[in-house]
Amino acid sequence: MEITVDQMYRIENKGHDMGFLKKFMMENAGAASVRRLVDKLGSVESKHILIFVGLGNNGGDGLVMARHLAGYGAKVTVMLLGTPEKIKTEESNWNWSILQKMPSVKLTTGDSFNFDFKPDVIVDGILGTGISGEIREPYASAINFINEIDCYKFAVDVPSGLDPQTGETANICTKCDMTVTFHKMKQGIPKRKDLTGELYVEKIGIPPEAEEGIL
Ligand SMILES: NC(=O)C1=CN([C@@H]2O[C@H](COP(=O)(O)OP(=O)(O)OC[C@H]3O[C@@H](n4cnc5c(N)ncnc54)[C@H](O)[C@@H]3O)[C@@H](O)[C@H]2O)[C@@H](O)CC1
Ligand SMILES: [K+]
Repeated sequence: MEITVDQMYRIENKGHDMGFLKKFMMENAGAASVRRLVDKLGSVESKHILIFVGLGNNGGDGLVMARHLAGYGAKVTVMLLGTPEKIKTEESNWNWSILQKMPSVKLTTGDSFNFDFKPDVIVDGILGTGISGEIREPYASAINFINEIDCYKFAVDVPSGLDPQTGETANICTKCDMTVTFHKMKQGIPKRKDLTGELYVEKIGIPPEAEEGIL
């Protein structure tokens, strides 16, 4: 069953109000994404993984992935597209603060993409269901950077720039090898397999009762 983006937000909020907090949804989303990635690649040990994160909760999922991937022995670099004070939600902030205590994960911020390594994998945690309008900077430059580099690309929830409701793209959009979306498929995503690559839906622990009155 495919759902709308609006239904997803309402289910998320109802689950949160039931006490299954958004930080737990985020944890499960990031953990499920890493399991898919590790299943695909076999091992990520010693692989250079570059994770682009936006300031919303799509970025928060990317921050969770960073912690899990470090646990699998990957060399993880997080590129936060903005400054830490601008991270928008409590759950993303919480995950950022954990990473600040983890020297095994390199944290970078800003809009200059000069890395001293060639990534084996890029994780796109820039924009998810919160996208609106044409892509603004520094997200646009990050999306262009991702599209120009030759490596395995993983999209968190939806390739950034793709509207998960309509399947239409903004001025630019990442082209990925794998996309993992959460809870249930959003209507626009499967229309664009050319951008998502392999596409999966993962449950993230939201009680089915949170759908009552919404689906
Ligand atoms: N809905 C759910 O149940 C869950 C959602 N999660 C994640 O949360 C994401 C949604 O998080 P948010 O609602 O914070 O939204 P996003 O993280 O998609 O991004 C919203 C932010 O991006 C900025 N933005 C929007 N359009 C832009 C544009 N065109 N150019 C530049 N900046 C733009 C906005 O200022 C806003 O702060 C999902 O995609 C998913 O990855 C997960 O944490 C798990 C649970
Ligand atoms: K994304």
